[in-house]
Amino acid sequence: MSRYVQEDVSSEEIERQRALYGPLAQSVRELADAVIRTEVDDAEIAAARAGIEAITERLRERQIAGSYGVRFNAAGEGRAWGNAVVGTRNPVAPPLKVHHDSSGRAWAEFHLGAAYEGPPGLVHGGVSALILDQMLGEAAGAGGKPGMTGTLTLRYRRGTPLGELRAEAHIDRVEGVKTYAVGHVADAEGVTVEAEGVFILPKWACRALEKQAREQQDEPPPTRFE
Ligand SMILES: CCCCCCCCCC(=O)SCCNC(=O)CCNC(=O)[C@H](O)C(C)(C)COP(=O)(O)OP(=O)(O)OC[C@H]1O[C@@H](n2cnc3c(N)ncnc32)[C@H](O)[C@@H]1OP(=O)(O)O
Repeated sequence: MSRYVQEDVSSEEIERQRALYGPLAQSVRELADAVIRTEVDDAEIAAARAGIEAITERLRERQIAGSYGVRFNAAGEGRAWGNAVVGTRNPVAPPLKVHHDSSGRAWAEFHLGAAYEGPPGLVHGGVSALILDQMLGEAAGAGGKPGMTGTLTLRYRRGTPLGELRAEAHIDRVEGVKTYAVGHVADAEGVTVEAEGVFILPKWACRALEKQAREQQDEPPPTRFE
């Protein structure tokens, strides 16, 4: 089953849901941080666990089948709310709020806390790769050519400290269905990780976009999600 879902929901309803689920996911992020760092006594841990399990059971009473997917409404607004980097409803996502411009630039300022640790006090290298994969993909999408990551190459120049960070990406060049993007993560002292990657509009998506463009005549399909 495709996880690209067309839904008949208004912008107002999307905002209502964002205001409801965004803070829920944020509370769970706080919970993850608290679980890593708590020093309360054993009985408190046992009581907290029972409380958390009860809440999980309540939320499981009614669930969608499978993952959230990417949902579009008739206005072409896309919601990737389960996405591991930007997902509004995903407590695993930091989440990044990515800014774009139409020239294919994307940037975000964000905070990574204890849940993203690799080496002591430093961001896990896989987490940096996760973030840069998304950022380079966002740049490709901002330039009008969204795609799947074909190859992503990273250079870890120095450790990335946990805390306040910035990521940037832009399109280097476009060759047909392939968009080459570059980017980096930086702390206050400068760049810590550099990335380059190629994002490929898959054959199946080319066909789907051509069909959609024919149906919508000159109106371009959505190329950006939040
Ligand atoms: C606005 C959106 C914002 C969202 C950003 C999201 C960012 C996150 C993105 C991801 O995490 S995506 C998930 C990780 N990636 C994957 O799971 C991709 C898995 N691989 C595939 O689905 C296909 O292999 C792929 C779409 C990459 C290519 O399949 P196709 O059948 O469409 O391509 P094809 O084999 O016809 O090759 C087209 C061109 O791409 C080249 N190519 C194919 N695979 C490649 C590869 N892996 N690396 C580099 N180049 C590759 C291939 O050589 C060829 O070049 P030429 O046209 O010059 O001959």
